[in-house]
Amino acid sequence: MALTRPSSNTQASLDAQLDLWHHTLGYIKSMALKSALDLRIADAIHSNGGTATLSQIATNNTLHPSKIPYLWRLMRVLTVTDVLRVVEHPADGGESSCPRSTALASGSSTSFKMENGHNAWDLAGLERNLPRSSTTGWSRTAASTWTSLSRECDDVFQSISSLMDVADGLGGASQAISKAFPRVKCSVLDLPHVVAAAPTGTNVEYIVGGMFQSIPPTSVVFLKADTTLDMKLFLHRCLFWLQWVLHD
Ligand SMILES: C[S@@+](CC[C@H](N)C(=O)[O-])C[C@H]1O[C@@H](n2cnc3c(N)ncnc32)[C@H](O)[C@@H]1O
Repeated sequence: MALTRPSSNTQASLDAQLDLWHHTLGYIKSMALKSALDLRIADAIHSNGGTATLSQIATNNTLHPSKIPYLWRLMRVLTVTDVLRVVEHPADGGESSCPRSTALASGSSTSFKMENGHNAWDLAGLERNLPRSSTTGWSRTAASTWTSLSRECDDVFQSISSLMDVADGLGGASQAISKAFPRVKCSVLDLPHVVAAAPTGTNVEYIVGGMFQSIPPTSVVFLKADTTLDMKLFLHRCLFWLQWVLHD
């Protein structure tokens, strides 16, 4: 696979996209700092001699055991933003992008679910006005980025025949890829209320489904920016399906 350097127009568009993401998600660092203070993470590290593993930090806290994967997410934000430094790689994952300390201390749910009674995607299916605004927001981001990127990653898309874009909302990425590579059969798998609002009359097929239940046959499964979903659970399911396919 050969990747070329993006042209200056593409680079400017990608830089602008990156800038937008930084503005949109800028609040996460302050939320993470507040959680670190509430959970006395610095004290836990200090009392362990200046470095601490995830489980050492968890035992120093009132953390419910089911929330250790979320603590990993929090620690990742703190290290990516240079608040803390990684000495060893932790080996765990989780679902929420930046859970708050109240949710970490309880055994029941993420902070979003604690406040709203549902996770963000289930709520989007129940609230009439939410689905359109949330799905079109994601979709616009994806379309502009993917129009640029698909042009640059020619080799990657030339070599595949079908692509299942899992949990991509209105499928901005698939729309761009399908236009640039009409030979690739692009499909989007998402929840019923999202597929109901999907564009019609394009070459992209929209399929109603749950990514944790099953993925229709495809040569490539395409996932991006799905940080709010439980990727660990999804990858476990994929391994299970793979074993099942190989066994048959
Ligand atoms: C973070 S957004 C979209 C991210 C998108 N991949 C992107 O890059 O812009 C998450 C999407 O996952 C969908 N989703 C949530 N749970 C799902 C599930 N169990 N199966 C399939 N799609 C799901 C939501 O409806 C939403 O469209």
